[in-house]
Amino acid sequence: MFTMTSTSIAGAPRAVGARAAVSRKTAASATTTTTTTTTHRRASSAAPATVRARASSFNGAPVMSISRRGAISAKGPRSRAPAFVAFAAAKGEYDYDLVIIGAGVGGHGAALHAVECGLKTAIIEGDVIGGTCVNRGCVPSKALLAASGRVRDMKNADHLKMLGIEVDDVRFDRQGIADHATGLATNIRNNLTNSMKGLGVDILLGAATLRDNHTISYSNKKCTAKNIIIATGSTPFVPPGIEIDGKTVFTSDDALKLDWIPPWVAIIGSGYIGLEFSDVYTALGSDVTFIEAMPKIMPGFDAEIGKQAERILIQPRNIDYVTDVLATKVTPGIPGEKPVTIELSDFKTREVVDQMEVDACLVATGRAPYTEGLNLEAISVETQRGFVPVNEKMQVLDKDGGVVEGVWCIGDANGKMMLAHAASAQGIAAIECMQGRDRVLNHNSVPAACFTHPEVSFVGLTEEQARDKAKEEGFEITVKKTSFKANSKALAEKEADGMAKLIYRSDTQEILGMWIMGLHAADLIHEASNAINNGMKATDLKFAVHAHPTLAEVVDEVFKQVEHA
Ligand SMILES: Cc1cc2nc3c(=O)[nH]c(=O)nc-3n(C[C@H](O)[C@H](O)[C@H](O)COP(=O)(O)OP(=O)(O)OC[C@H]3O[C@@H](n4cnc5c(N)ncnc54)[C@H](O)[C@@H]3O)c2cc1C
Ligand SMILES: NC(=O)c1ccc[n+]([C@@H]2O[C@H](COP(=O)([O-])OP(=O)(O)OC[C@H]3O[C@@H](n4cnc5c(N)ncnc54)[C@H](O)[C@@H]3O)[C@@H](O)[C@H]2O)c1
Repeated sequence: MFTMTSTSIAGAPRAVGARAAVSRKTAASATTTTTTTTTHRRASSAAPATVRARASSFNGAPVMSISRRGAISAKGPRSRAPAFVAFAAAKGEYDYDLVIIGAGVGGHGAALHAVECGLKTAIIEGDVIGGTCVNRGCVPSKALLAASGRVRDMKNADHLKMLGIEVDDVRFDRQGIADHATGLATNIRNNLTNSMKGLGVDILLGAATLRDNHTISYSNKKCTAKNIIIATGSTPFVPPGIEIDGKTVFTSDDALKLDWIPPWVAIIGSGYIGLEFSDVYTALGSDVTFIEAMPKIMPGFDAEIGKQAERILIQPRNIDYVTDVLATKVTPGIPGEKPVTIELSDFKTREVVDQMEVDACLVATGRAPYTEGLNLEAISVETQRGFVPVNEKMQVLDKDGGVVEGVWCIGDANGKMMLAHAASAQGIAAIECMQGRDRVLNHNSVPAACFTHPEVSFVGLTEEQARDKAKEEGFEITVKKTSFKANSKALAEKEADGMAKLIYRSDTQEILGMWIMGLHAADLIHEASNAINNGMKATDLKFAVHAHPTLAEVVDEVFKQVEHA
């Protein structure tokens, strides 16, 4: 550990806990710090797990019923392939009806649905099956959150005392937690692989390159397909000036390995990755400083939910933050010997305003689409900020905006919504459209969640976005809210912090958005997302019945407040 030589980023004194005995130098003059927010110091599927696919292989093997967890059972002869589809592969025109490039969750979801529809399908993977979500994303991060969440709970003596529990000497094994994350990733990767093999999806290994809109080469081999889905995902975006060494300055790829628990971690970016890792790190004893370019932390959240999140997830923890600043230069250190240095610049003027020294720095500044080596020029496609342009059916568009016949793009590579379940849902929608059933995905119905303790979830618009839309289009909105405070289940757990809000059009009762922050919020959002997907109105939810005592009664309480049309 290093010795503290200075105070806060914005020049305000920073209380230094034993764990934060790390030097933190204010390099730039105090006058240049006025644009930064004063630091706050502590007051003290995996992818969708059970999607089922029913299908048979082309050689008439029995129908398999496969969950994403990989349990496979024979179900008798298949009858689901729509009779009207004349399969190109069966007619010998192409090797496959469908070839998917990239075996992440998007590619996997598409493959399962393609087989269900009777398409002869291959998937080409250039690295490891499972892609980001399984190997470097959702799955290992949720394992870390689960284990570190338990540590936080068991160390919270006040909370445990309220439940009549006393626990002495809570210890954890860092490597044990890290192993849990890698073990889970391996397990789910195997399940994914087995589920595709079991259904008769050909798994081809190698980096794929497009030759034309029906031909792909990989590993010195070639295959043809009537349709091609690009599902090549994304990689961490690292802003210029930031040097990654994978040990002291790292992205989520390395952070997930939990090689060490730095006493003081600066996290650049307070989006999903930043927030979830702040939850893990603070539970395991680190101090965290957020560096955020936008005027407020958690800038993507509904403002009211953001305030709650700050009260519940930031203020009581060893977390402080600076906003309106960019990390413009980050130089790695040596653990225990040399600090990581971070140069901060004003977001608007780009003037250097400060410098800080920490033990480690997690760069969580978004993700960049991965299309390297695809040879998109062969199909006259120009990426837009790196993303593959698509229409609402996920058909790839060429540089003139025309549809490239037979080529589709789903998931992070098209940038519509960088979430695992969105990638998978886009894959399913693309396959439906391929077969003439125009089932386009309503992205407004796709829920999202941040798996902090407690969780934050939402679907649709923030209240601010809804108000802007209402103003623009000339309608009124209604917002109904409730808290977790009176919920029996939450009170039984002594975890009644949080709120839920529903936003809908006052005239048509169209549901515009729902936000939940509180215990198991990620599981509670689906009622609203399914309602949006099914075109239900807010009044349709009013009379739904929810079991007692459940957390679902929190959403019940909001729905009950909906005014009659
Ligand atoms: C730390 C972290 C946590 C996350 N947590 C969540 C979460 O809780 N919930 C959630 O919904 N989302 C989460 N995400 C986002 C989620 O992981 C992605 O949205 C999702 O993985 C995108 O899936 P995809 O199939 O589009 O791409 P990927 O999963 O990235 O898969 C793309 C695959 O294509 C392969 N590939 C690329 N190019 C080629 C080529 N030329 N030839 C052959 N193969 C190729 C790659 O090797 C890779 O396997 C998280 C992300 C991160 C980084
Ligand atoms: N629970 C989940 O669903 C989950 C979890 C993790 C990741 N993800 C996905 O992964 C993607 C990447 O996550 P993320 O958190 O990296 O991105 P993000 O887009 O959610 O947040 C990035 C944050 O970094 C800030 N930023 C960018 N450059 C900066 C700079 N130079 N200095 C300071 N701040 C800067 C941005 O203002 C933003 O607030 C997301 O799009 C998300 O969809 C989802």
